[in-house]
Amino acid sequence: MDKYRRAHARPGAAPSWAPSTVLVTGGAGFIGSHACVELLDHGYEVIVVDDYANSTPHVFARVERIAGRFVGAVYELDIRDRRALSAVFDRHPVDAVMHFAALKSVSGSVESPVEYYDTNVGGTTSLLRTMHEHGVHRLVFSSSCSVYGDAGAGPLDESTPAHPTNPYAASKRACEQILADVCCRRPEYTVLCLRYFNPAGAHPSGLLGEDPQGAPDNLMPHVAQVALGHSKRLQVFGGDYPTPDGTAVRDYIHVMDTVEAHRIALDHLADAPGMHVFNLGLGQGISVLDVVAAFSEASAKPIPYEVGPRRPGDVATLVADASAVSRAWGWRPTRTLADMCRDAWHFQRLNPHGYAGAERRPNPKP
Ligand SMILES: NC(=O)c1ccc[n+]([C@@H]2O[C@H](COP(=O)([O-])OP(=O)(O)OC[C@H]3O[C@@H](n4cnc5c(N)ncnc54)[C@H](O)[C@@H]3O)[C@@H](O)[C@H]2O)c1
Ligand SMILES: O=c1ccn([C@@H]2O[C@H](COP(=O)(O)OP(=O)(O)O[C@H]3O[C@H](CO)[C@@H](O)[C@H](O)[C@H]3O)[C@@H](O)[C@H]2O)c(=O)[nH]1
Repeated sequence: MDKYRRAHARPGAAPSWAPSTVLVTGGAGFIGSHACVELLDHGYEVIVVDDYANSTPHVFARVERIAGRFVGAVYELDIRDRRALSAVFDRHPVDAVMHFAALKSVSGSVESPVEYYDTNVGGTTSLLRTMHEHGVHRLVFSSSCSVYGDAGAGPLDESTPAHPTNPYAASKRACEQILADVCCRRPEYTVLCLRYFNPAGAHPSGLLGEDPQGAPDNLMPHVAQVALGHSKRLQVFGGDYPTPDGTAVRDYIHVMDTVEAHRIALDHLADAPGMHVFNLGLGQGISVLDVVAAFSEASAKPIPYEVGPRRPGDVATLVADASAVSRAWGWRPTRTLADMCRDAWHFQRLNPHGYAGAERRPNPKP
């Protein structure tokens, strides 16, 4: 173990296995880029693969500036390209994988279901085959609370039956099933499947945040665009849900808490083989209008909005019972909705046009 991980080792624990090199798929994206910072900050060697379907390579200059260290290597590739992916595993001694790469828009998946299954399920099977060929058996998988579907007002624990209501959620559920089947058949695998509720916010430095390609799909970056004056008003998708104010309720969790959980997950990849599923959320139901009010307060800007029809594939409420992860790892998220709005606004104000214009780093070909 190097000096970083020695400093963060659990007291009394002498793990027989500790990852040193972590492959981050989708590491240029919103959560993946924050995970890179978290990993670099804790001494890990980080290798990234991303095809920039929803991101740009500009992000890595920011990641490295915050961490004060370099990402080990960045490869521009589609994870479904097994030959290219295999070359990355040939070149680097990967100990564990954090698998973020996927398409994530609920409405996009309703419009293009095949694309979503192809990328999310096909990408995961390609990764698993490549990991298998290279003897890599430890994975942290980005799943989603959307697998629960319309399961009621919650809070939902991990035993809640999965009933996805859109192709995106179904593709995540399919990946979970594949991972469970692999773990069942092969005792050398450990998979930590993290079902995030709604990650939001940004790195507190203001250097790193959410910079999707095209118009943002998620609520908070959209609200930030309105606060900036780039959009006239927010379209609220549905005001007739069975919720206190009629707008949809989600459980927002700060992206820094989300990636902290991923880093801590690495310490638990040797605890027990098999697949282990954990919710990541604050356990607080927050409506679209609650987000509007909190962001307006954080930015001191009005957020005009109009209530329109529901968005296809959406559900009324998704709130976590996130106690299992606290019991298992002694960890819980600490940042509030106000923190998420403050940090997202800080990033948007400093980067009104995202990362565009930042220095481009060359991508080695695998
Ligand atoms: N953001 C959320 O609210 C949320 C909630 C639950 C789960 N998740 C999951 O977390 C993960 C990360 O989400 P995010 O918000 O950072 O999304 P994101 O779109 O910002 O990041 C995903 C990254 O994966 C890359 N990618 C997509 N397809 C690829 C492919 N075929 N090959 C290589 N790279 C590819 C994209 O370019 C992007 O950089 C996703 O798996 C998503 O489904 C996100
Ligand atoms: O302009 C907007 C954008 C969103 N919403 C609503 O805000 C809520 C949250 O939307 P969004 O931020 O898009 O989150 P989800 O639809 O919950 O989907 C995100 O969160 C899921 C987990 O809940 C992840 O799995 C998905 O990948 C991720 O896109 C939903 O009710 C939307 O209808 C609006 O009203 N107006």
